[in-house]
Amino acid sequence: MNVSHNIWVADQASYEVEDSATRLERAVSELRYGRPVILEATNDAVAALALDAVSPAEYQRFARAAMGEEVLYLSSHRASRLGLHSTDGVAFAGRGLDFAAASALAYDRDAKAPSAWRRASPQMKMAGEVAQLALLLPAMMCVAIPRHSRTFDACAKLHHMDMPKSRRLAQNFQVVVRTPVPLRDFGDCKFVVFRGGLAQKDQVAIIVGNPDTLNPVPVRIHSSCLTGDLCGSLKCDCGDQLRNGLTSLKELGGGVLLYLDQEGRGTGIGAKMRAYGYQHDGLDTIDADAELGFGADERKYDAAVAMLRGLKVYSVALLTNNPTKVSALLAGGISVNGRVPVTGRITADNVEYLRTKTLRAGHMLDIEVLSRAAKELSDG
Ligand SMILES: Nc1nc2c(ncn2[C@@H]2O[C@H](COP(=O)(O)OP(=O)(O)OP(=O)(O)O)[C@@H](O)[C@H]2O)c(=O)[nH]1
Ligand SMILES: [Zn+2]
Repeated sequence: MNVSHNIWVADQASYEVEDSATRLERAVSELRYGRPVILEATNDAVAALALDAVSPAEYQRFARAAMGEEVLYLSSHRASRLGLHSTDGVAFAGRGLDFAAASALAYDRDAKAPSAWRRASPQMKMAGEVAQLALLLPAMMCVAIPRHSRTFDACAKLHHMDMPKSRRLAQNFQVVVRTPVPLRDFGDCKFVVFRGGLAQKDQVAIIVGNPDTLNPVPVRIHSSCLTGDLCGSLKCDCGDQLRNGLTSLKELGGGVLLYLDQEGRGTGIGAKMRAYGYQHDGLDTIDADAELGFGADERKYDAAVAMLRGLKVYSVALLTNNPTKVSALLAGGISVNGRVPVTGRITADNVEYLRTKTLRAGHMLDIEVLSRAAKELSDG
């Protein structure tokens, strides 16, 4: 098995490891460790540091290296929560912003934006995208590197074409292992572990029974939810959907559940828990994510498409209420020959979450039922 698609023997003596995906994965890792990375374009270069991954001392060190020329980049989603509108995101002068002030501007609810700001450059926007791949908030300290400066020479470098070039590897997955696991409520299942994508993560397909791949296969694509799936959190419907989905696959004569490592709609457990803090203050899930700089749904489904292909499943009946999952499979060349709704219990804690999914994210849930339930729950 060869899962190291980006490392190959260039000659007898050495490994060649310099390619777009390798540079991207190194940059992701560097940001997580609180080190700056360089984003190179044809004529200029920017050094970027993830605010979410540094201490005040590291922040100061970057500001000193940038000689006061640094800016704070915030995504378009965060900008609009601050009342500023720019599809590329915004940049504020870093001079005079200490760590606490920059952090407040990046994700505090009641922050006020300075009146002076400019539209972010493509490199700043890309820096935010790299931070998101690193499961960090897209809030970056950035500085243009003067032409002859050697200050940031030791930092990992990323070319502006590395991101688009790497995307094609997002569907590069290989099977690591396939093994039977009997499940108490769902009978004989097989777990198939795939490895790959941009971050070489392991993703799991659970095959329930013996699905017939000559006909549309019942498939549930489920994004991980540690709080709901594992701990029975009442704030969402994920745990119920996971179990009800597996039950439906069994009742439908067999099918596949893809369990995707996409906590918090792709933002990661840290951001999701931060967003919960804002939800406790009354924001809905989408606005809470936007406060942190994220869009309504940051998930990608390249892994799902690759895993279905790897299992030779080209035609599915999809168990979901989420139209984005249907369109993502269609875009990936998988036929969707039917949709089966998957629901969970409506509780006082999750009813607003479900209403937001329906009203703001277009999920195909019955809004009448939800509104009635919300009223009954509030009437006691
Ligand atoms: N950011 C954020 N993510 C959440 C919140 N509650 C649940 N999630 C995440 O939402 C995702 C839900 O996944 P799914 O149940 O597969 O997807 P869905 O979009 O509800 O679509 P279907 O269940 O297929 O109808 C998981 O990644 C959860 O971790 C929340 O309050 N904020
Ligand atoms: Zn959940």
